[in-house]
Amino acid sequence: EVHYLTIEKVGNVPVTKGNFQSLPAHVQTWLAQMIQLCTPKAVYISDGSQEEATIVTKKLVDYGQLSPLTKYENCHICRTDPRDVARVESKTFIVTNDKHSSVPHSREGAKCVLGLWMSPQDISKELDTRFPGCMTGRTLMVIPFSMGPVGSPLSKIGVQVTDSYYVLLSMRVMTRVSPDIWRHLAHGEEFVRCLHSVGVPLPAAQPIVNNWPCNPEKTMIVHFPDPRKVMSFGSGYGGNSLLGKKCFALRIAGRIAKDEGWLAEHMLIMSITNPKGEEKFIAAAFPSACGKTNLAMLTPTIPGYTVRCVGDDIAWMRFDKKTGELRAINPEAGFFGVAPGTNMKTNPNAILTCLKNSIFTNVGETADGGFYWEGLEEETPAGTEVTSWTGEKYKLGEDKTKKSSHPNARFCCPARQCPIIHSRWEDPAGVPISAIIFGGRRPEGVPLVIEAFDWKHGVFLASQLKSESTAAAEFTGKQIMHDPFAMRPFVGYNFGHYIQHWLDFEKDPDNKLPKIFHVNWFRLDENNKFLWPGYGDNIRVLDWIIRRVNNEDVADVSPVGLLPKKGSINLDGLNVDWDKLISIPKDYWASDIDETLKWLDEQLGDDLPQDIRKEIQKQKDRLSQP
Ligand SMILES: O=C(O)CSc1cccnc1C(=O)O
Ligand SMILES: [Mn+2]
Repeated sequence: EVHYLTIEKVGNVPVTKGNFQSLPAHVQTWLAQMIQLCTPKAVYISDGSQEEATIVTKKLVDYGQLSPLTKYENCHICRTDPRDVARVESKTFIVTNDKHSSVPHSREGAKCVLGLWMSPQDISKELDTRFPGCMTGRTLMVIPFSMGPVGSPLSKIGVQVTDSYYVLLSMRVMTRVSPDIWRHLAHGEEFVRCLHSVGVPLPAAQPIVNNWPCNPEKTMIVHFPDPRKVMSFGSGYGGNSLLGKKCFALRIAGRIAKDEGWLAEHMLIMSITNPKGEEKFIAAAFPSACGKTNLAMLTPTIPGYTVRCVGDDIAWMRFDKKTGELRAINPEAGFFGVAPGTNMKTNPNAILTCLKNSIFTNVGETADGGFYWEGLEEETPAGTEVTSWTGEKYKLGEDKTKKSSHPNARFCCPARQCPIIHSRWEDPAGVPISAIIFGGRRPEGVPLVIEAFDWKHGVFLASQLKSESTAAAEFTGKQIMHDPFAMRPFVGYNFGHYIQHWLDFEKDPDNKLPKIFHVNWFRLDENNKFLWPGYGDNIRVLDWIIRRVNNEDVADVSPVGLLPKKGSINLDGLNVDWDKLISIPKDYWASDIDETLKWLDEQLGDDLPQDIRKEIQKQKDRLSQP
């Protein structure tokens, strides 16, 4: 008697793993549409297991897209096609019927940088030249994932379809992938539909560089907030392809949060316990590559303080209906951090998190099977042979112009491995936020820390956030760029409506509104030297912030907000010029507030909330006082 293995099929496409028929009916319907559209050679339903990851990793090592970093346990390195190395804002679109649901009424002639809208009609024409048949010769993988602990009332579920094994492995680190997800969809519950393809049907029309299939000329990342859908084509990298991160957890979730009355923010979540044993949680928003991961995993330089990490990039926050507290979860399960600059001084906890089960992309590799990037000079013997992200071999110290890693090179590591991960980092109820911090790289004129006078003023401080540009964005060179709420590239709907959404939380008297602060670790003196040591010494500012949360009398009024009283921040052991660090050059601020109003008015037009215009006027009036 011969037992034929019954291969399940969807249409005429074999299902090589998992049981398609057992999936929730509405998921089957959507998947059948995706299979018909993308015409893969097979369907593979991921279960997120370690066994699966081991098999898929071996497949990628055999193919040559990953190679093991033999110095560590289960770590791998990947080099992309040099054309596919970062988020592509200029190809990232929001699609709604009404344009101004997605983008604000920018002033005539102003180039809107708060999102790109395309009409459903126009986007369909573009997508119709991309997705049909895009997975020919490839396997369509189905990834069921939860943003947030599976089953938490604060979590949301997505299903990602992709033809990239790299994405499957990375999503398993960055999100919770589990067959349990299907149970939570058993009654037709909503899920975010994420379709991703590297855009290289086989046989490939172009040579594939570094075994990294991609289609840069036709890359498009498209969001449909109303049906909670994302379609990403042509890029295999980071924010373009791990759709649970920026696309879902910020842009789509931001729209859901607007509809449901909560917040999806580009923020770290951490806790600080002071020498008295009092623990407070804070959330902090800094633009990309401005040090969120370093702050979230900070090693205090003064005794008696303990820092714990909940998350380093995204926070979902809602005011608890019973207690009025602002509760936050980190919807992610891993860290996808900027590698260059991370070392045992700037962020030892990040390094220690990466020593197993991690994927490194576009970093250098040492001859003895380790990772290397700029910033690890002290941890790596001079003369060590390194292979750069472009495949160039050289000896460290030989030639200062050689770069081992791309500036946006990333580590991708499980959050649970972080030595200081908080014991409540997966608490389904989230953690209570006492303070919200906004910050950026401001080399001139901006004091170390400012406390907002009140909620409206705090929302204004967030709206006027600016920062010297960095590697994560497409911009090059050192310019002071506006990045309101550190969300400029990530808001999924009209930014004016987003600011109003923040302002509206004040209307509910039960909401215990956290204090809002603005920090600047990056002020320079006249010799272009940093005035503040930063890194572990930032604990001194966090301590002041917490004492202000406890309403200690350690702040003075200034025209731009409340500033620390001289001597109220612990400077023991430091040699800082306090007056320079905290000064407010009136003429700098007078021109800064004018520039802020000009930019906000040009970008948002009549969508700029009146309360923000009023805050700007109040700041101008305060600055004009003698
Ligand atoms: O360039 C990419 O695709 C990565 S962008 C990124 C990744 C992790 C956390 N934050 C960011 C960001 O750009 O904010
Ligand atoms: Mn980020």
